[in-house]
Amino acid sequence: MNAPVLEVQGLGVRLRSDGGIADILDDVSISVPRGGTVGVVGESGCGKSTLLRAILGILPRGAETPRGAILFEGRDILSDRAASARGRIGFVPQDPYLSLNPVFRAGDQILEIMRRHARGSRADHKRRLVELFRAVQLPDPEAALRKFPHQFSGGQRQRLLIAAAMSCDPALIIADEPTTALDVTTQREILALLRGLVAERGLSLLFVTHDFGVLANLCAEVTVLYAGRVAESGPTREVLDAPRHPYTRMLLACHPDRATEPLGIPGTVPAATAQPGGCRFHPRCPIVHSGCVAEPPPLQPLPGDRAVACPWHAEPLPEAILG
Ligand SMILES: Nc1ncnc2c1ncn2[C@@H]1O[C@H](COP(=O)(O)OP(=O)(O)OP(=O)(O)O)[C@@H](O)[C@H]1O
Repeated sequence: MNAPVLEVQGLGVRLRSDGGIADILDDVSISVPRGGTVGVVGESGCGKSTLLRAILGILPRGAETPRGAILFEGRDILSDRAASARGRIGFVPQDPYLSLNPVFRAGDQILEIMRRHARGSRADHKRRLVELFRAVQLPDPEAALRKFPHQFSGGQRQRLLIAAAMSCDPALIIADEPTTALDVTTQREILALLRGLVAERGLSLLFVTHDFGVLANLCAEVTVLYAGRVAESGPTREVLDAPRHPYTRMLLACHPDRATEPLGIPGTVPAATAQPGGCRFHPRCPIVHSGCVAEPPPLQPLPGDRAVACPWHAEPLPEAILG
């Protein structure tokens, strides 16, 4: 197996908020192999964006110094404050409509990123940007340089942002649900583009999503987060075919492709200021046991590069879980 390009080791993130101390991430470990594609999945509020923010060094105000380590290309970027350490991480945000300043030409905004992160003159950067616009299949790449954000469609704006993420010659692309703001056809096109670029250029990808369909298409490995902890991880195909954690199983059963009726998991993700003791999923778990309330279950390795934080993982999960 390739050496990981990114290793998140025992990451803990807490921050002071109006509601008290928010315990957002606890002991989260994720590894992205060089050239590998890893998805992070979980309901809203499970800590996916906070994980990405910690990696990108943009945690909100009030955040305590995170616990654990984040190694990018072997350097601990949590303790290494040098901006250059994160220079080869490209970020594709969730909403292309909110991510470009409407009053500046889109090309100038990306050239400014390149001025800060890439070597070469402005003319070099322009040439490279036109190539990138071509690679992300923007029509008329030369003219695109001179346009303002409102002159692009939503899908084209997401292509611009993918070009921006590629402009720092990244080893790793981090994408935070980059297709949720787009219609279904455009979503497919953008995902196909991302998959093609990652494969052709040997990039690594860390991809946050709610959508198991997207996950199966794009990511070889998956980590399931629940209430700021890893519930389960492993090769995507195996996890989707035979989920071991009741949370993964229930989350999959809610997916529109699988659900026979509109289902949800009863209850809600706990607020980060009021995490339950023991297993954080225990108040919603159909196979809860007294032991689950007392102690947080450790993430136990399983054969086939899998791991699960549920003491019942060895048992076949009861069909009743499906509702
Ligand atoms: N600045 C903040 N102050 C207080 N609590 C916060 C802050 N940012 C996030 N949280 C809390 O941390 C938890 C995780 O939030 P986060 O946005 O990381 O989840 P998420 O899985 O990305 O959700 P979504 O899919 O909705 O984006 C939530 O309970 C959220 O309310």
